[in-house]
Amino acid sequence: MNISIICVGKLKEKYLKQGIDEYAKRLSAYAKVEILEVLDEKAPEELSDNEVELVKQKEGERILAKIAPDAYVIALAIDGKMRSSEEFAKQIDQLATYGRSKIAFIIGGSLGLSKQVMQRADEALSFSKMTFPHQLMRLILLEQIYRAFRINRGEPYHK
Ligand SMILES: C[S@@+](CC[C@H](N)C(=O)[O-])C[C@H]1O[C@@H](n2cnc3c(N)ncnc32)[C@H](O)[C@@H]1O
Repeated sequence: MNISIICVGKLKEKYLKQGIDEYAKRLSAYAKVEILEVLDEKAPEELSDNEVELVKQKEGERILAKIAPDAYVIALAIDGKMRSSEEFAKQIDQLATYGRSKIAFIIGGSLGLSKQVMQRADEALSFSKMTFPHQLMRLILLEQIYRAFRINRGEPYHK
């Protein structure tokens, strides 16, 4: 299985980088994983609604350019569908069974994802109603993908 995680901006925090590298290494036993970073759009703190849309659109174009045409796209979004870890594991297993071996997960920048990216997505996945920083989201997502493979293989994992 080929898994791409497409995210906005360069990872800055060392402690997150260490965690992400660790889970990427663990996951490499189960799947080919690549983390693709796209440039974030520099923007001031105060933005009008139009300016917010413009930032999301520009970042969105860069994200769309990274998605393989045959990838099953899962966009991470607060208002997306919530799943248990077991349901998520089953979904990954089913995608593989039906020949969808390329999955692209998309994590938005600090302002979120553009309409165009959401339209390309096959589904929107929520990790809760809370807002997580996008860089931390990478680590949480990698851990859940790793957990999913462990569940699917019937291997022990911390409950
Ligand atoms: C700081 S959040 C963006 C917040 C923005 N106001 C929004 O509503 O999308 C950055 C990115 O992290 C991801 N994210 C943050 N919290 C999430 C959650 N609870 N579930 C799923 N994705 C989340 C999403 O991809 C989001 O675009």
